[in-house]
Amino acid sequence: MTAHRVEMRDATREFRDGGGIRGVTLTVSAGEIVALVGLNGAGKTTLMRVLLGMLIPSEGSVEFDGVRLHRIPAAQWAAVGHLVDHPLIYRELTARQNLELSARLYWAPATAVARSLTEFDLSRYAQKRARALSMGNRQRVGLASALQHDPSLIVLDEPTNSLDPAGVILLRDALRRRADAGAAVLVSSHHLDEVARVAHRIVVLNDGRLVGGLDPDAAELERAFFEMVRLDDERRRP
Ligand SMILES: Nc1ncnc2c1ncn2[C@@H]1O[C@H](COP(=O)(O)OP(=O)(O)OP(=O)(O)O)[C@@H](O)[C@H]1O
Repeated sequence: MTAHRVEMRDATREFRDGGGIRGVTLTVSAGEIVALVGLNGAGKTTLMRVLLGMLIPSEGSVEFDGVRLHRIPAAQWAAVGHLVDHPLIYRELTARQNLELSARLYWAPATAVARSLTEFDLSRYAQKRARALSMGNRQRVGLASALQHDPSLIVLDEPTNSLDPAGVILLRDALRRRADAGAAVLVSSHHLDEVARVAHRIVVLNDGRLVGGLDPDAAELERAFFEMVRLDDERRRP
């Protein structure tokens, strides 16, 4: 796996109503799992969409291995795996057909589909149409699609949404394996305890700005998070 790093500098993308992100600087390096946490509306999804080029920053820049995002050759996108918003799934196709399609899109080897069905414990649903799957199993298919080509940059927005505890563990192992092999991973979550089990670093986003980091091994993580957010809110209050 070729090691990649993604770097966001002073990125700003505000919306008319005042939401968005402001002046965010963040680097995710090869081999590390960074968790992005923040309250509802803090800007996590917006940050990820800017990082992936789905939204153009109004200020600042995003670089992939030192190259500005819009200059990256199409082939390099095959090294990216992402799931932001909803899993990209065709409801009329079976789980296996969905995986075969995304394997072709991302130039994954022919063996990838069988491997990812096993990795996300989906083999028994392989022939089932996506529309007939439970939400959690659809999420598993979405995650398998995003990861089966072994991307070296992984961006997942609240990936444990609708997963059962077994799915959470499968995902955690899948991310660890890939980071150990050199992937750079950015994952957002509301569940601090859960991300603390997998992340090397936790960064806190509040009202569109990065306001600090948390040590995943620290005790009382939730308390530290709320304190950081409270202090930031207080600091900005007129
Ligand atoms: N397309 C858009 N147009 C206008 N405002 C938007 C748009 N997308 C997001 N926002 C606003 O930007 C802010 C950040 O939203 P975002 O979805 O990035 O937050 P989030 O941290 O992912 O929240 P959640 O945890 O609820 O998913 C919110 O105030 C939201 O209403």
